[in-house]
Amino acid sequence: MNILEVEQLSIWDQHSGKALVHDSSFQLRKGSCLAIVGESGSGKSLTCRALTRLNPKSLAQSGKIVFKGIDLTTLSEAEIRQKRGKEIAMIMQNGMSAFDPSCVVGVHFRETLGQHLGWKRRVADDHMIKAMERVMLQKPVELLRKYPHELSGGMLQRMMIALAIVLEPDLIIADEPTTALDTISQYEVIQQFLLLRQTIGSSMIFVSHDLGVVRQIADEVLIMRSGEIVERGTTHHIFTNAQHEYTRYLMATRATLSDHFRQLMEGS
Ligand SMILES: Nc1ncnc2c1ncn2[C@@H]1O[C@H](COP(=O)(O)OP(=O)(O)OP(=O)(O)O)[C@@H](O)[C@H]1O
Repeated sequence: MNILEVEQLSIWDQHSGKALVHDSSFQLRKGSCLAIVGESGSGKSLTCRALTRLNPKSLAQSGKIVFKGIDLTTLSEAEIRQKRGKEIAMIMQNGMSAFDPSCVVGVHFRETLGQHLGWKRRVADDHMIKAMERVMLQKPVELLRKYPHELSGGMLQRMMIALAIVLEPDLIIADEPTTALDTISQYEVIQQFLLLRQTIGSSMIFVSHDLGVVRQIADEVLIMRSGEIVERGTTHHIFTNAQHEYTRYLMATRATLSDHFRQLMEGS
């Protein structure tokens, strides 16, 4: 059963008329992880943000985005806001961007959990503290009192994963969640994503440059180039029997970069 069906998604710049994503169709099976891979500028982030209508207003989109049987493009702004966070969680490239720099991180979590689950401060903190312990964050009570700039990128990403554990979204969209991290933190954060899938069984869209990461985490892969899907298939198929020359090129150029990561994962 598919939890998400994207049909003929196109995105363009309203000012210049330039097409940025063309006629993109794909599905996500419930409980599975779909990776979107492609070079910088291929349209991966625009595609992810279009799913919950988070692209800037200067960009227009067309096509259907059917999530749990409902076409999200027909929802009002208030209705789509309700879906974000609770049903569809986004974990972005830079953990810092998810937080308000003027508030301690605990405030962000309390607001989010209050809005989606109606929890008071005490209940929200209790749940967050347990989830933070699960993702191996030490001294969670102290961490809740920190400002985002006082925490490392890896810690912020783990906090977003902890929030997802509490919210139990049906779909997690992770857009290069480890790009800003060093290899060791990348490894730790990926371990937490694997835990997240095991714990709450969410479906996942995982955008990455890193084929080593994709191989570990994804069931299926979409390869994007210049706003188009050029190849798709199971992870095994893409890694063993890629047909498109661009996919083969990505494999060849990225394989060396991913080696260190793969050694870490395989050693675990
Ligand atoms: N707000 C915008 N207005 C106009 N063009 C944009 C806008 N945002 C992105 N683009 C263009 O759309 C194309 C796709 O961008 P996108 O961010 O989706 O790429 P990406 O594959 O996610 O790349 P990266 O891996 O670098 O994040 C790029 O050519 C980019 O310059």
